[in-house]
Amino acid sequence: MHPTTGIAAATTDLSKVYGSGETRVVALDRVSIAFRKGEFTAIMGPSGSGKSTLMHCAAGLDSFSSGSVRIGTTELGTLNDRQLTQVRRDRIGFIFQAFNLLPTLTALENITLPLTIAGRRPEREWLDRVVSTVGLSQRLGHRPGQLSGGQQQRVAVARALISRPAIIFGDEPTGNLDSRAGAEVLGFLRDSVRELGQTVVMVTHDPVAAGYADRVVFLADGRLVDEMTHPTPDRVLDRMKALDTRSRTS
Ligand SMILES: Nc1ncnc2c1ncn2[C@@H]1O[C@H](COP(=O)(O)OP(=O)(O)OP(=O)(O)O)[C@@H](O)[C@H]1O
Repeated sequence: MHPTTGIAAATTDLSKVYGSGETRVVALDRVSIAFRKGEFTAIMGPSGSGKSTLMHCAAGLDSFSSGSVRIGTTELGTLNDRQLTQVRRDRIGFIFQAFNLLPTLTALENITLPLTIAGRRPEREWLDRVVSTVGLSQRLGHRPGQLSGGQQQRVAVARALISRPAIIFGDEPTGNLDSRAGAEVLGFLRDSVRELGQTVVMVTHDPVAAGYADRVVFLADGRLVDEMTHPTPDRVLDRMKALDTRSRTS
């Protein structure tokens, strides 16, 4: 088997340094991680451990200092800006804490926007499946202002799924939601992995959110320090407490 088969995205010895001299910060220190196709991964770690930086570099939203990042077999470091924009548009889905929907467009128009921008038409069957997976069939004509926070984030999840990206990255996707709406969005993300075969990577502070993932990876001081499969909120919380103690005493 080819070694890259089954891997949606990966970093190898990825480092990111901000500033220089006295203000130099090593945000990522030789992080090597692979995200397998059809797997839901949560990235956790204390504040400042490099979670957002890892996600932004892995998603081609930010440059890195050394090492490599690939989406499928495409090395992001070899691409020019135009090619990178195309990879982000066609092969990566994004879900942010702020829902980032366009207020003047309906839910349906927001969902299909990535295709509209790329000059593609939605495949009817896939659109129906995505819309019903995220439970929005009755809300397609509503504008974001007429939807609850949870419904808006479900629109954002559907928008991320619509172009069947190789991978979806979420940065605290439930950070702005109450626990019930958050649970709903996380349930839909998990369904998109289980039922639609999507690959999802999510940064979160919340052990309950991480409990929806298949795997949790833990960062501390810019390094990958641990990983857990079949996480439960309690086990994640225990591991986080240990990391917090470690980072306070180091
Ligand atoms: N633009 C920047 N310039 C300088 N330093 C930065 C910049 N962005 C992040 N950093 C530093 O890089 C390190 C990692 O930051 P990052 O935002 O990735 O952490 P995080 O784990 O996502 O934190 P949080 O949980 O608080 O959001 C931190 O020490 C941070 O201060």
